[in-house]
Amino acid sequence: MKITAIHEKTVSIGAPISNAYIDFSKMTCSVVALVTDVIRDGKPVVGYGFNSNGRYGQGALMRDRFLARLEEADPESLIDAEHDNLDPFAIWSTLMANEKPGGHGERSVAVGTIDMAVWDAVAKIAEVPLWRLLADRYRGGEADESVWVYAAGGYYYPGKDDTQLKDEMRSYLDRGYEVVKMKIGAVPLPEDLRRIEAVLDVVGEGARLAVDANGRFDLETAMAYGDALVPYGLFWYEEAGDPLDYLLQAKLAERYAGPLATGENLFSHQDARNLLRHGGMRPDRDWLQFDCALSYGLVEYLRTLEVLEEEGWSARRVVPHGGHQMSLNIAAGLGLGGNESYPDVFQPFGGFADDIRVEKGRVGLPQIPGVGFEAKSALYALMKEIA
Ligand SMILES: O=C([O-])CC(=O)C(=O)O
Ligand SMILES: [Mg+2]
Repeated sequence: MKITAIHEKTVSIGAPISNAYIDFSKMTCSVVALVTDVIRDGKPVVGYGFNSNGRYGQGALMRDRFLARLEEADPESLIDAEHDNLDPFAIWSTLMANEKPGGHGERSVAVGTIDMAVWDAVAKIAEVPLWRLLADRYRGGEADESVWVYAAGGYYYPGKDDTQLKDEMRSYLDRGYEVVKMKIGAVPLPEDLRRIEAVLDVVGEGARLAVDANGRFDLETAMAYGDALVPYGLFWYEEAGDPLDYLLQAKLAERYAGPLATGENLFSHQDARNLLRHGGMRPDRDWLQFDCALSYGLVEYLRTLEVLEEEGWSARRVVPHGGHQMSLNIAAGLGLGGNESYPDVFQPFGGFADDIRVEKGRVGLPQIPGVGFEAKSALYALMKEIA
């Protein structure tokens, strides 16, 4: 059993939308196809992966370092003899050979993308959905039959007014979501409060609305927003300040009584541990949003989940960023709290399998082997071309 080829391509996921920190007009993402010599249904098994929005395509890092290391490795060293399959942990160690600790930067995105393709291939070789494989290997066979999801959107874009924002949010409710998320922080506080109140008009109550500042605020602004937001009783207040400013997060948590969320820009189990040690996050109400596709993949995610347990956190407090099917599988297989969803943006990478409907804010999972990409036709068409 061996990997016979790995193809990668950078594709555009550009859109004329902005959060408080960046616009997505030139956003790209890497897609990887990992071809094996294992035959299932008369064809070689191919595993697919891509990176989450927010970081750009990783082709250069993959070509320069990571894919070369895999190609040079002895194929025998990448096999999991116990399961007669590829070994994601051995592959991860090969990818990360001669990489120093710390400074996780963009390499965690390159590795996370390849790791997704590896797990997709592993589940296809085992002929089970990835969520089932994870539940069997790590949770005594117990899998969640459905996963809570929320609809993320509410971006800023030129010409968008409150009517369009409200229409967008109403359409998420019409599609079965119960909680929606909108961006804040790109306009002055009074304007954001007006936008928030417009959305509350549609969703009915603060408990159905999360807001995301994308790390824009200094401490003073984070506090001013917090004071203004607290009466709404929002679902969560996300990434108020810089993702690595744990003191800001801790001071905000002392003052803001409602739920806070952060973690999408922490890319390793060490960074996650620092957040839990120093960021004042409260395990009884706050939310963690680490995204495997940005943070060295599922191999590293398993370490992050161990850190959580050591620090007294339940995996149910984790709702990953990224709105992709990989995290959906992890959520169902490993018992996370839910998953993000982008019903309209970042297509075809956002959203779920074609025949999966959101009902009362929850989605089921595809029953096909692997992550389920083949059940999302627009995405699979693009992936197949790369393979
Ligand atoms: O960068 C973005 O706009 C995406 C993001 O924060 C999220 O989905 O939470
Ligand atoms: Mg966010």
